Amino acid sequence: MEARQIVKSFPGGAVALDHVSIAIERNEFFTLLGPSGCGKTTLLRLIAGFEQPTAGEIFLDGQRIEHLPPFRRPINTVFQSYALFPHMTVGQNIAFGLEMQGIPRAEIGRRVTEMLDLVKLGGFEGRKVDQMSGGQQQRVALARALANRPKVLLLDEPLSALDLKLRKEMQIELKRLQTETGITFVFVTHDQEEALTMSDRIAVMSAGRILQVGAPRAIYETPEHRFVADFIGESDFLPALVEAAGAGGVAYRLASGARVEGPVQEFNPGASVSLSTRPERLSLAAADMPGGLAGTIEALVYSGTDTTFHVTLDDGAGRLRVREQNMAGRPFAHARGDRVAVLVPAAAVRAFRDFKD
Ligand SMILES: Nc1ncnc2c1ncn2[C@@H]1O[C@H](COP(=O)(O)OP(=O)(O)OP(=O)(O)O)[C@@H](O)[C@H]1O
Repeated sequence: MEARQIVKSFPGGAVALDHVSIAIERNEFFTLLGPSGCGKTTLLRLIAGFEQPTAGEIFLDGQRIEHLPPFRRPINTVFQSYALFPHMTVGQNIAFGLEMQGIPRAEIGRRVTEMLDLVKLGGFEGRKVDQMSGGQQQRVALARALANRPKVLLLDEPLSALDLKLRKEMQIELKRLQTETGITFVFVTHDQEEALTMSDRIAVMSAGRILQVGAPRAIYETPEHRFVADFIGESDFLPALVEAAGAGGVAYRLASGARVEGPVQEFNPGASVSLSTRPERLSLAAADMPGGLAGTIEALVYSGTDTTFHVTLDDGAGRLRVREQNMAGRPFAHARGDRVAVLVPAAAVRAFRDFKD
């Protein structure tokens, strides 16, 4: 599935999509990730055919589809609200679309059983939908959407109505369904953890644009925009100047005069940048440790598996969070108010150009 240079503006002037292009592979679990209002749902609705693009083209298997009505596209959608018929049985809900297509009765019966087995609801065929839990209803909605074997399944925040535990279970379940059926899934979420754990690739969106497309690991480890570094996982930013840049890496100078080394990135000496680091990639050492950034622990947040130390660096260099795992039987080495050094390995540093516009 491919979208080329899609623009969508609404009456009144809101531009929901600003020249968006994506190419989604067959059998891929592809996620559109971004904050509320970035245009994810609009893009999904254009692919489904519920909206028309203002400009641009959409292709499926090389054929233009943007002029086709939704029911002529081999694409189904699962909504957050399930959109099931509450007074019908599970079986009737799944059979409904197949009947509309004129598929023979015996074949419909076979498919309903097959779909219920697929979503692990075998035996629930005669149950009324309104007598089922939220998680079960979501499985019925999935079974219904998969029953007519679409080429692409669109999923618009399908798990957001479920509680955390059920959501985690359904994340694994959805991934399994996608692998078993071989159908291309296009999944919309604003939950970055959900995107990282389920997707083959993620497109990160902001304000109607796609900022970066890549595998979860590439998005997390090598964000190409400050927004992406900030939105996915946790990042802290320090203002810095590029001192030297070469084949061996980049040397940065913080506001305090302290020096930090980072991996190779294309910068000119003198450039003003934001250095970003992730809490779990840093560590704490004794205050006089050479090469560390000296500072004071302002706060510490215990969360069971680990503890996050909020460190204010000396001489106005900024603030960093450092996360350390809590080892069994090992007491905290640091307390609030302690003087420490933050160790910043070069591989943990990524810098973004500061734009002054
Ligand atoms: N029918 C419409 N008329 C006017 N503006 C709209 C319409 N639908 C969406 N918009 C605007 O387009 C932008 C993108 O909306 P969209 O629903 O695609 O965002 P989203 O990323 O899916 O957000 P959310 O996660 O909150 O659903 C928003 O600014 C929204 O206000």
